[in-house]
This record gives sequence, structure tokens and C-alpha cells, in this order.
Amino acid sequence: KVNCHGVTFYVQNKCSFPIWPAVAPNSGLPVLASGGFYLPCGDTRRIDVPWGWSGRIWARTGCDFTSNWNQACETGDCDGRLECNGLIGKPPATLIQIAVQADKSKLNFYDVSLVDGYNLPVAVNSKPISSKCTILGCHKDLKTTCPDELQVLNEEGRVVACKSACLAFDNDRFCCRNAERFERSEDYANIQSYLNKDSSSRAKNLRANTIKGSKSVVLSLDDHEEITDEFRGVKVWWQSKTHQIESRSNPYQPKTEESRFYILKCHIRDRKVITNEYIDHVKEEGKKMELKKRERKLYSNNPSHSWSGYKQTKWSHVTFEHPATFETLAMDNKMKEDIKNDLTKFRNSQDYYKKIGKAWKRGYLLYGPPGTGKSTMVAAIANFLDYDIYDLELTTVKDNTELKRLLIETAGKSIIVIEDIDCSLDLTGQRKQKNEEEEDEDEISMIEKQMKKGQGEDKGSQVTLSGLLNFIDGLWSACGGERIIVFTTNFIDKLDPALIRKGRMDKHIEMSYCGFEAFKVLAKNYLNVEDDDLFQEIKRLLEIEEIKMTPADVGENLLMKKENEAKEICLTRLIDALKEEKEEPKRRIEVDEKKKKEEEEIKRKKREEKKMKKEEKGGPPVISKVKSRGGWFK
Ligand SMILES: Nc1ncnc2c1ncn2[C@@H]1O[C@H](COP(=O)(O)OP(=O)(O)OP(=O)(O)O)[C@@H](O)[C@H]1O
Repeated sequence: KVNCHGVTFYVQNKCSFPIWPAVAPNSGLPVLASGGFYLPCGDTRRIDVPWGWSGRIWARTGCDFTSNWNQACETGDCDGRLECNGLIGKPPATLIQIAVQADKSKLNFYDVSLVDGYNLPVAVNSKPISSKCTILGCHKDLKTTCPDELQVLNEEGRVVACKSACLAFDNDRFCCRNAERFERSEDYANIQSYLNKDSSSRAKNLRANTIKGSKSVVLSLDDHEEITDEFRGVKVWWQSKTHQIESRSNPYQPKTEESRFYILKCHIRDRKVITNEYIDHVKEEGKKMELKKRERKLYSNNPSHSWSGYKQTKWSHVTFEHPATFETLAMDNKMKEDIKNDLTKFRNSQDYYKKIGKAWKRGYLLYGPPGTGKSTMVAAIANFLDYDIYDLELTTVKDNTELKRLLIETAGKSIIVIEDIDCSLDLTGQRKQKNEEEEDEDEISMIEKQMKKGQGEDKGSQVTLSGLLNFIDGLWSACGGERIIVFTTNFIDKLDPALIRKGRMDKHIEMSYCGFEAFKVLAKNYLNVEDDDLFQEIKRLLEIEEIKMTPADVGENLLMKKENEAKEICLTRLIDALKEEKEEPKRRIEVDEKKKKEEEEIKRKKREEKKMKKEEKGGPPVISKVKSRGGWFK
């Protein structure tokens, strides 16, 4: 309702349950109605909106402000507070957007928007009624028709809101990020990175920005600054420009937008080189730099019960900051170079994969005993390629459908890792059968096995081998592109051959015990020594005596135990440990034999006890049954 002080809004609750409406102004404008209030079923609350105010109103549902939780409402929550005080609500929630003009002669705007999803039916009408101000709203309860992927469930499993596809899937198509505009801004970022490469030494004035998702402060050319560049003997001039444009399309947004762009100048005679080659070169180089700059992420999959509701994500992430590189990785140098070449070839082969009609992905199988650096290798690969990592814990994935849904939420330029694949799934059908036959002899362990089996079937993951194979090379695996899939295992023999055949796991890498070359890398990492008199003895022990020690154990011995511990002490400690390791197999055999004897003794005693019990019960004592002339007697 329009009056001389402004516009009055009446918020009425027509639901059969209470709601908690909330009001958030656009930036710099006053908070109205304390930002939020309680509204029982059937009640109305008046809000006076001054001229020039714009912002949003939405309703929260299922609130409980008695505890100190960060989230008090099932939908539309604003940091667990009753009075939002300028905070906007957590989507999804049906929004009313309002823009009251400062100039009374101009039209005011309102609308009901589902851009942030839906939680309640909402309608707005105007007084005085005018042909230009129609009743706007969404009267239907969309929660009843909300697709599974968009549903938000409360703790009782009831649908309380429906996400927008943008919120659920976060991709350009659903988020209406205009394709042309998006590409242009990506190009701008790439050109900016290219020009920033050494503009700090060439430009007089620079701008410094902190950008979300970027590792460090980003320096760029200041407005109207000009720098030169050279490409194949051709000189070009770049100038950074800004331009203010009036945006009339959306009355709820600020009136002007800043547009940034670069002007590229060259001699007319060089135009062909510039348009045919230079611009592509700049974009390509800039893209590589952008990739290097961005903060990388380590994702882990959430159990499916938290895919809907408040958490609403299939993957959680932290910043990936593992320091491992191929330089610090202890392994044979030739193998290292071979892996690096393979990765580089993969990264640069987009066109090749397209040409041969294969999805742009590659499988790596890392196998070897614990502590030989399989996880470290994954980190080194991620750092080498500047990729994100998706660490997939298969045991929390319920079935093949869930596995597929997780896969389609992974982005390109990433490594998907399944560690200890042999422990994640029962991929060992044949072996298991054989083991069972062996165990048949042992009555007790068989019963235990049955019990375990029963429990496992109820609770465990039902992802199957075929589901996993589909994950690796089914149709869905092609979406996203530029992905490396890594399996790690301590027992390669346990894996089904179908899983690790070439084409699926293209490269099999054995991570093994520490050789002398690998030791030298560790000595450099841990002690910063490249040579020492003690190296010869270590070489002898590793190469001639063939003593097996994992890089993890070698590293542990080289690690300084005290501040400034002498390098010789650390190297001597390693030599002692290697010598001890030499005796280890002999010692292990002795221990094993002793253990075996003890076990046999226990079994023998058990058999005796069993026999005694049977005799006590009066059953026929088996051993003392003797055949005599004329018949059997005890
Ligand atoms: N080849 C290696 N190069 C450098 N460091 C290594 C290497 N192998 C092991 N390490 C060190 O040992 C630790 C354990 O290694 P890592 O977790 O990578 O081994 P893994 O083979 O994945 O073991 P697991 O099979 O038990 O998961 C790492 O923190 C790393 O510091």
C-alpha cells in the first residue's frame, strides 16, 4: 500500500502452521522489522518501507531458536537468528523482491522469485489495485512435485523445500550464466594472467586484489596503463580500460556496472599474425597460468544420507596443500621420468583423444607394500598437473547408482583416487570361494564367517565390480574429461583381472622397497646431503645385501630426532636399522615357528577336552573302541 511516508507491506500467514518471515535490505539500506519475526498461523504483520528502499522478504519454516545451533530453521535460516539484521537467508526459499523508488513519480517494483529455490507458496498483491500491478505469486505447493535431486528433507525425512537446479548442480546451464558472457570473462581472466606474467616489472601502476579461490594477492595492470609485448618479432601494445554501463534490466541491482576490457594495438602489417596466432597464444598461456594460480581442492565423498537436507553436497572439500612433488618422491629416476612424460603427454592430448574417439582420461594402478609412497605419488601427480583430488571412499557408497551420481559431480582436471581398492569391495569372488573350502574344515571359524557375512550384507556397500567398471569406462565417465583415475593396493593379486586390464588401468606402477637412488632423494629431503662417506655402506646394504626397507621406514630413521642432530648420527641410525632388518627374516621365522607350535598345542588340548567331555556325557569313547574276537566291547 502506497502512502506519503513510503509503502506499507502487510505480511500475512495463510499457512496452517507458524512461519518466521525475514527481511533483508540491499547493501547500505536500513534493516526493517528487525530483519525477522514470528508470525503465527492466520496473523498479519505491518512493515513500513521507506522511499528508496530495496531488498527481499522470505519466510522461514520449522524454526527452533531455543538452542544455540548455527541453524535454527529448516528453511530460509539466517545464521540461526530470529532477527536477521541484514543477513540473507539460506536457500532454497521463495523470495519476494522489492524496489521502492526514491523518486515517487517512478514505478515501484515487486516480484515473487524462485531463483533461490522454493519453500512456501507466496503471493503479492497491490493497493491501490492497478492494471500495471498484477497479483504475482506461486500458489502451488511445489514440494509435492519436487524431483528427488532437488529435494531438501528435514530430520524426519519430510520434503521441506525444493532447490533450484543451479543450487543443486552448480553448472552454467542451470545457473543461467550467459554462455557468451561467461566465455568472455574467462578469456579476460586468461589475458589478464598472461599480461600479469611480468607486468610488475614493466607497468608503472599496478592494482592488487585478493580473489576468492586464488592462492595469493593478484597484481594486475592499473586502469589505463599500457605495456608492450613481443611475439615472433612483432610488437604489440596492451592497454587496460574500464567503462561504466547503465544496467536497466534488473531494478533490484545497482544502476551501473563496471565493464573491464583490454585494448590490443598492433601495426596494420602485423594484423594477420596477431589474429591468427598471437591471440590464441595469449589465451592458451594465460589459461596455464590461471590454473597454476588457483587454490586446489581435496574432495571426499559424504555418505548419501547427507546429500539432501542441510548439508546438501555429495563432496566436501578442504584446500589441498600436500608438499609432495616428483623431486621429493623417492623412487628410481628412470621410472619417475617415465611417469612424468606419460602425464605430460596425457595433459596435452585432448585433440588426440578426440581423434581416436576415446574419453580424455587415464587409469593408474599403484601397487606395493604399505609405506612405499603410493599416496605420496598421488599427491605428487596432483601437484605436477595442478589437478584437484577426489578421494573416493567406496565403503560409504551404497550402490552403483550412488557411485554414478558421485561421478557426475566431479569436475575435469582432477584425479579420482580409490585407495586400498582390495579392501573397499569384494572383488575377489574366486579367491573367496577357495578360502571357504579350506575353512570348511574348521567348524567354529565357519560359523563366525557366516555371522560376519550376514552383518556385511545388511550394512555394507552394494557397489559391484560391474558398477565400478562402469564408473571407470562407462558412458558417464566421459563427462567432464581430463581426469585421471587412480587405484592403490597393497595386494595386486587380490584384484579381479577385469578391473586392472590395460585400457582401464592404463599404467601399472610398482612402488617398491627403497633402492639406493631412492635413498639419495630421501637423504636430500631429510638431511640436505647429496653425498657422504657413509653412503657407500648404505649402498652396499641396499644393493649387495638386498635388504628390504620401505621409504617410509628409511625416512623415519633419517628424521632428526633432536634439533640440529648431526647428519652422521641419522645416517648411522639408518645403517644400524638396515643391519637389524637383515636379521629380521631369521628372527621372523623363529617367531613364526614358535607361534605355530603354541597354536598346535592349544588345538591338541582342545581336542583332549572335547574327548573328555564326550566321555563324561556317556557317549561311546571313540579311541577305546576295540575289536575283539566275537564282537565289539568297551
Ligand atoms: N617413495 C617415497 N618417497 C618419499 N616419501 C615416501 C615414499 N614412500 C613413503 N614415503 C613417506 O612415508 C609416508 C607414508 O607413505 P605413503 O602413505 O605414501 O605410503 P603408502 O604406500 O600409500 O602406504 P599405505 O599402503 O599404508 O597407504 C609418507 O608420509 C612419506 O613421507
